[in-house]
Amino acid sequence: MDWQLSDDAQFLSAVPASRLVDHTPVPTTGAWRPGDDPGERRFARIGDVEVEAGGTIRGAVLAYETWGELSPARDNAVLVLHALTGDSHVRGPAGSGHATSGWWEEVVGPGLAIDTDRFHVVAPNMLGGCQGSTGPATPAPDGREWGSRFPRVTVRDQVEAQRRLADALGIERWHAVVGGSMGGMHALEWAIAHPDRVGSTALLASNAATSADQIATNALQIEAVTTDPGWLGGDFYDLPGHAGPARGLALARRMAMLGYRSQHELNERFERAWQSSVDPLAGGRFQVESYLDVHGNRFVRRFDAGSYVRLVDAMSTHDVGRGRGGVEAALARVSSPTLVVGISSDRLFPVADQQRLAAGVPTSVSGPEPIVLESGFGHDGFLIERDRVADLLAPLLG
Ligand SMILES: CC(=O)SCCNC(=O)CCNC(=O)[C@H](O)C(C)(C)COP(=O)(O)OP(=O)(O)OC[C@H]1O[C@@H](n2cnc3c(N)ncnc32)[C@H](O)[C@@H]1OP(=O)(O)O
Ligand SMILES: N[C@@H](CCO)C(=O)O
Repeated sequence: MDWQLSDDAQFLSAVPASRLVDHTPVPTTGAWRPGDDPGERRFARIGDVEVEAGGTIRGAVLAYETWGELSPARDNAVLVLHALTGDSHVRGPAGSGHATSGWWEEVVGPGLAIDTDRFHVVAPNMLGGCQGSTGPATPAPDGREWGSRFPRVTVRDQVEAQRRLADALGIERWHAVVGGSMGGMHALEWAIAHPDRVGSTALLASNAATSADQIATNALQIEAVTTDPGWLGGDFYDLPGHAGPARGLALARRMAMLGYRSQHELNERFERAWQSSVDPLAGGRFQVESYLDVHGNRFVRRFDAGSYVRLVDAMSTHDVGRGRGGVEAALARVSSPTLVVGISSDRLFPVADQQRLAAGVPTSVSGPEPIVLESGFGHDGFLIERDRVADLLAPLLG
């Protein structure tokens, strides 16, 4: 059956690709000051970033949000790192002007596990992203979007950008660094590359080195985007009437959703149900197809295809052992108490990945085995089972 265009996707043809990303002008940035609005997005100029694979991102900027007061000793800061297509909007506090709620409302906030009455929470949007940080859709110094000129970035480059943000904010040492999925890759890289700057670490549904199985699914998604005729080699921005590789990006998201949710959940939730009264054999659709369409189409409206390709590629090249004598040698460098959590039904980052982490990190708080969250929601469990994730994080944060 042909790909179904929902009303959402038809609307897209009228939206120039560059409008899908955030081009908020960059205001002057300084360290946090008492009275700064919680949850107000701010921007740090982090200078020219020379990336591992070669190339320089000139005049890079990281967008970030903060909640809670930074103590006079600057020793209560917690770094919260988002996953592949997340952003800095961890929560949407009353009075901040945000219409939408954040992705970890039940985890970060007053009196919650990451208690904003006690901690100063910093959440950046990763380098290469499209929610305020410099990425392919951002204008380069010459005023044109970076597009295909935006270099390949790695998890290490992204952590280097975060290190510069920490310096800009005057935070010498994080009380904790917390991340899920790709955010967990960043958290682990912090603990390995900057052990003296990390008080404790939480790695949720993450890994030490991306496996062949994960690289394979990433490669197919990149191919789905870059073989869309609208990709134009990555230089599809601001062309009149051109929506960019919307169909390829939606297809990539639909593929990705299969890894984010478990077989059991999809089977239980949708069974073989039809989306309408029309039998799929007679041209109707199964409910699960409609579900994937909705998520694919929605995604295209909020995410830049150029960023997607660069960030998925960054996940594929993730290997903490590169140049460090292998994964186990790198994990042995971690010296902060580290919480390793896997999700029982995760088919994308299976529990074996977290077993390798827990076995290799000498300071794993659960010893050589990870904590396994029994959940049917699959990989996205760390975004869905928020109360249970909060219960696991609370002891680590003290
Ligand atoms: C740290 C970070 O990564 S932050 C970024 C994470 N966020 C994202 O990835 C955004 C995309 N969203 C998601 O992936 C998910 O919504 C999650 C993981 C955040 C939460 O999952 P859930 O609450 O279980 O949402 P779920 O995947 O079931 O989707 C629900 C939507 O599917 C729709 N849906 C369900 N069945 C169907 C169907 N048969 N046909 C069409 N749509 C359907 C529902 O109507 C609902 O839409 P609504 O949001 O307008 O109410
Ligand atoms: N739903 C998450 C899963 C990746 O870990 C995201 O898109 O960021």
